[in-house]
Amino acid sequence: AGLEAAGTDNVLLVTDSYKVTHHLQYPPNTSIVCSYFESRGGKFPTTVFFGLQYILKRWLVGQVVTKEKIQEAKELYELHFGQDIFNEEGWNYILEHHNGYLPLRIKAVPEGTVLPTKNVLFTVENTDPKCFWLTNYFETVLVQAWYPMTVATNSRYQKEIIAKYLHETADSLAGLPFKLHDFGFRGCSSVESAGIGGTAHLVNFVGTDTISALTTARKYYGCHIAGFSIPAAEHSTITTWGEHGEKEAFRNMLQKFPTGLVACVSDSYNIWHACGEVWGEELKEEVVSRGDNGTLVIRPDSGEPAEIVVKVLEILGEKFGTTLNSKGYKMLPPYVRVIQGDGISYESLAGILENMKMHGWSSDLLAFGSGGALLQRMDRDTQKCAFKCSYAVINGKEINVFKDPVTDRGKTSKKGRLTLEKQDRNFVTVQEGRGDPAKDEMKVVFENGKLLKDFSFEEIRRNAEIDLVKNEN
Ligand SMILES: O=C1OCCC/C1=C\Nc1ccccc1
Repeated sequence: AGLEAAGTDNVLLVTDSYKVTHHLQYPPNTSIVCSYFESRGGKFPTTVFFGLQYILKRWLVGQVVTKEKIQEAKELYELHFGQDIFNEEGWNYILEHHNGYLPLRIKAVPEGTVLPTKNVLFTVENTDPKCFWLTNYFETVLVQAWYPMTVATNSRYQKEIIAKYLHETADSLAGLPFKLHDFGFRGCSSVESAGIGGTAHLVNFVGTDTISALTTARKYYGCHIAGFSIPAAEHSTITTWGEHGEKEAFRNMLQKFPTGLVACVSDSYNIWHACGEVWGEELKEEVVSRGDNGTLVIRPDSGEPAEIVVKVLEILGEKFGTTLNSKGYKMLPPYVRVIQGDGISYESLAGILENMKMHGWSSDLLAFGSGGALLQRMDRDTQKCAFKCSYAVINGKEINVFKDPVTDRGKTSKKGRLTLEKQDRNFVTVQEGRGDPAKDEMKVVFENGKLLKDFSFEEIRRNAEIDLVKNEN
């Protein structure tokens, strides 16, 4: 244990093989290469920009070029290409003239900003004319921002759906931050990915079981505690009591966690029996006696979610009684709630909440857990994230660089020096150097190895807040 996640800490190795040969492919006397990152569109029309700071701190900030790393890269690439094409001179130049700090400037829209797709999100340029080849060397690791961005975006769209139903059927939206709980750790491709994606979800919510998100948010976003959870059962802690021991298993949960919230997965054998006869009759007194200072959260975990949730609520309403809230929707007593952690995704959420509403139930009664759909069921194409060169200086002459494939106009790239500006509160990307740098919403976050802006998690959460008024209708 203790080995680095990617099998390396050598940033010279954190790139695509073909990029190791690109310093030989630019025109002679190229002095500047400037590239940008954008979401070209995709599933959601707006995107939450999040996660660049992690990549900068993890890989690019500080004296990341050393003699040893150059030597290691030289040896590996000799083996990998079977020929000497490694840019040893270029890397030694960085070591000797920049003391191992990367001569790059990165400007980015503030973390947490929500803006329409097809806008420039960050730009990268070399600050030393000898290092023109460096700009795109780090495309590979910088484009991995697609993942935290897409998780934060998908999670935020779910927050808007839940907010809408709370506004329609609940007394308040106070519970919103806890309404979508991260169940996704095990479904992620790695502990590191879970930390990154889990943190991205916590931009919008505070409920999580992905502990690597807590440590990632603390280490990379200075957030002392970014998320919360509660005592909860899993099937093994119920089924080890035997099929006829479920009541004892449930009673044990109430006794071991006498106050606060406690969640019990209740579908091991028969969810209807568990809710009606066990929670609703045999253990009813122990549930009711928790009163205001203890809430049992019943967790179904199978069946068609929209139907299961309403049927569970009907049984619980029958056993524990209901009241009507200020919006005229049914509520259960404060000591019993439901969490649905199976089959939850952006696509399934509204159907569940709509079915509850149609049957007169307040959305306040239900929380959701989401795993694979929250942290893993997405790729770089979900939001069409791309990194392209838009500007270069060659022989001292400025060139607006672009691609415009006749075979896919959707892949046309932006030209020239770019700024992100606001016109009547709308974001606009100004191209070909026609923008006003003084109006650029993108700020320098990285320059010559130094992090110039360290976003706090509360600042990011504030930037990404949903518009509650808009979710009223
Ligand atoms: O089922 C699960 O699978 C994956 C990991 C978490 C998890 C459940 N946790 C939980 C937390 C708070 C309230 C209820 C459940």
